[in-house]
Amino acid sequence: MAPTTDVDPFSTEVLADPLPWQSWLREAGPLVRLARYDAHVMGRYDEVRAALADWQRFQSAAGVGVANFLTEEPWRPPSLLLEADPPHHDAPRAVLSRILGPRALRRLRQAWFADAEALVDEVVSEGELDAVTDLAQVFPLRVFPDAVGLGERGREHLLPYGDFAFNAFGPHNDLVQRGTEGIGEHSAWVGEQCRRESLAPGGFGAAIWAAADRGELTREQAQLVVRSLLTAGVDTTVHGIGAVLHAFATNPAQWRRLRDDPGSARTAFDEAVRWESPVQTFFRTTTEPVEIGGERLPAGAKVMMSLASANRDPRRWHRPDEFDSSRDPSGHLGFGMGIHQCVGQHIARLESEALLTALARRVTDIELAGEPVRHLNNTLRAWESLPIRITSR
Ligand code: HEM
Ligand SMILES: O=C(O)c1ccc(C2CC2)cc1
Repeated sequence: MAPTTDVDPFSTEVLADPLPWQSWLREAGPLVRLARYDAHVMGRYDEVRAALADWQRFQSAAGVGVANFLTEEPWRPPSLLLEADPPHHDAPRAVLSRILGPRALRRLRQAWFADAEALVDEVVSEGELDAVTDLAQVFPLRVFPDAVGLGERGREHLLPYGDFAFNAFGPHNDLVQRGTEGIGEHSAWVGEQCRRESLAPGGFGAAIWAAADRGELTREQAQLVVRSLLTAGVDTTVHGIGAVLHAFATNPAQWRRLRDDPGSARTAFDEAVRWESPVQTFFRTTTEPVEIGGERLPAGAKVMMSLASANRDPRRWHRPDEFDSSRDPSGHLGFGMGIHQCVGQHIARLESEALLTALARRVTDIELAGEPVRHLNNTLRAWESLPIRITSR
């Protein structure tokens, strides 16, 4: 029988500092029953990785949050990627994989590196700044909406829309309740941006609609695939960049290592995604009876996958609680694993590489200049504020 816990993984206490809970979870066993939710949870690397790779027995179509779409109405029409399984998942995934693939990255690289240089030139003379509001939020919101092909107006809806979406994977707690007032307006703006007429030629959005013109997607699918980009593509990179900047500000020797070897920026970002896991958890639902760690789960069982706990499992990682930019972080679960593994991960890596490279060229030292403040979310691990002091060349 799997151990049972009365801990609420979505409580303020756990969201503010999830590490003790994750450590307990890993030691309690391969599978633990969550008494507060009709669900189980996995926190060890091998079991989480195996379940993520096993889409046939651990489906996403019933929703990847607490809510079971087979019995509850989702807050918005389900995603055609995140909340779908093959065969329905296939075409939207194939379209987005190609659009966000190597050709797009080559096209964007030079412009994004130049944009990052310009932003760093703007802020670096400040000496003291907030790495979240002056860098981690500014750079993705400067480059990603342009790459999608959005107009200039209303971009302030993007972060709160994504924040609500990530909260909505959790229970209807205060975090969801507080977002409910504004989500109607944010959703209306996002929905408008998904229309063909709203999207500039040459962007990711127009490319999705061109796929519909070729018959690879229906018009309804095209709108929802654009919505996927706007939901998944902003808050994640903001908090991923916040994580890597916090990691370097609290590990000065590793900043010096990056300065000496700017080419290590990409690996450092992946190590920060492993260490912090900006996306902490996702659920799956069993499609048949499944046995895990001697416990038999029936079909239709909700199982939480703690990516964050798996990313710090000492069974898989040497000194897992250390941010070590010299380690090989490959195999981390911060971008997921299997058929749903993040289709935008290379976009995220390019955004981070551009900003870190520009900073490494100009900033000799980076350190905390005040107490960082957490931004709580049911799914995201994030900073609200990250005061830093930088010394520039
Ligand atoms: C640091 C940044 C990011 C992190 C940590 C992250 C994390 C993840 C994770 C963990 C998944 C798997 C979800 C699951 O298995 O249920 C995922 C899927 C996805 N991500 Fe990312 N992501 C990031 C950036 C992006 C960006 C920039 C985009 C868009 C350009 C994006 C678009 C998507 C989409 C559409 C999916 C669903 C893929 C599918 O179900 O086939 N993500 N992401
Ligand atoms: O397709 C979507 O709407 C979508 C929403 C959120 C994500 C999280 C995992 C980054 C991914 C996809």
